[in-house]
Amino acid sequence: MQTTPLRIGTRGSQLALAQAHEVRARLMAAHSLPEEAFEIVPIVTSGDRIQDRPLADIGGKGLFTQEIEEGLLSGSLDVAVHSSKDMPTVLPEGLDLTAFLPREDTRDAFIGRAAPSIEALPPGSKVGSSSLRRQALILRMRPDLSVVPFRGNVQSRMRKLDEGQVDGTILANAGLRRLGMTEVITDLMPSETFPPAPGQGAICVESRIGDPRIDALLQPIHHRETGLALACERAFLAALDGSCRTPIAGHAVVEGEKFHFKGLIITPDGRISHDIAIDGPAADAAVLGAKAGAAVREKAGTTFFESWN
Ligand SMILES: NCc1[nH]cc(CCC(=O)O)c1CC(=O)O
Repeated sequence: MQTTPLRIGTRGSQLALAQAHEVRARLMAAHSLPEEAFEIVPIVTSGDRIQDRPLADIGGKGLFTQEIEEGLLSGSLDVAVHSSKDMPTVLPEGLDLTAFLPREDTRDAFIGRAAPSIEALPPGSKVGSSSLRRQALILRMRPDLSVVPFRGNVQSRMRKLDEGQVDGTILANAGLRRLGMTEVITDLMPSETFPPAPGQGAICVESRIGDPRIDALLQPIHHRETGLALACERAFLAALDGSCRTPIAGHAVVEGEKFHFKGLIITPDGRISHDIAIDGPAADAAVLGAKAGAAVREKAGTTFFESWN
């Protein structure tokens, strides 16, 4: 057994720390190791420092992982824990998502003040969300609502709701569950009408490719079905977008040797959408995810992507 603790890199938010603690707990249980065998290392990323502009404008998802990935590559970290939803489809050379924990619920949750659900909001109400996918899906349901930018951690968002800055907001059920905050939820959005982002609800572990010691450590905590579902969803995303400027939903469910996937792209105003559903053998999840992405791209045509970018 190693003598120095295994260093687990993570962002410093409460949600990120909860995720890192969950990975540590699973590693401790899988290897009968004490807590001291692991060190959780919180890292402030560029994305955490820049709070006032939309993600897509400041350089996209990579800003939330850059400093952590530098730590993996330099050897100052052994593994990194992330929300899969936040991970770019292209990772730095030498790194990969090497383990996925069993997935949490993938649905979005509505937290309403003026009303308990999107449907019941008074005309013209304000919903806070900086997610293009959530904005588009909200406007598809209720074109009369206004969606306003809303960033920050869960606690600061709750304060803005209490202050009446917005009438409601949407957060991932998975994150609220991990924070023990599900009591704030006033409605759960059905996946059929409000499909989740690719990766939503899945915690992943990133590590150096070809590090047998780390691979052996992670192998027992890896959840096969979640890994295959994520391979499909990430391939779908990669085939459609790298910019974070296209609202994209995608959700794969793997059951034994079979899987099912539903994907959607939608204009930010919610008016035009193109969707796809596919079934297939679980082993083909990644290939079929890429195929689904190409098929949706074809259906939409280039004008779809040019209509607002
Ligand atoms: N971009 C922030 C982010 N990344 C992952 C989650 C939720 C947890 C998850 O999907 O696993 C959240 C917050 C949210 O969307 O409410």
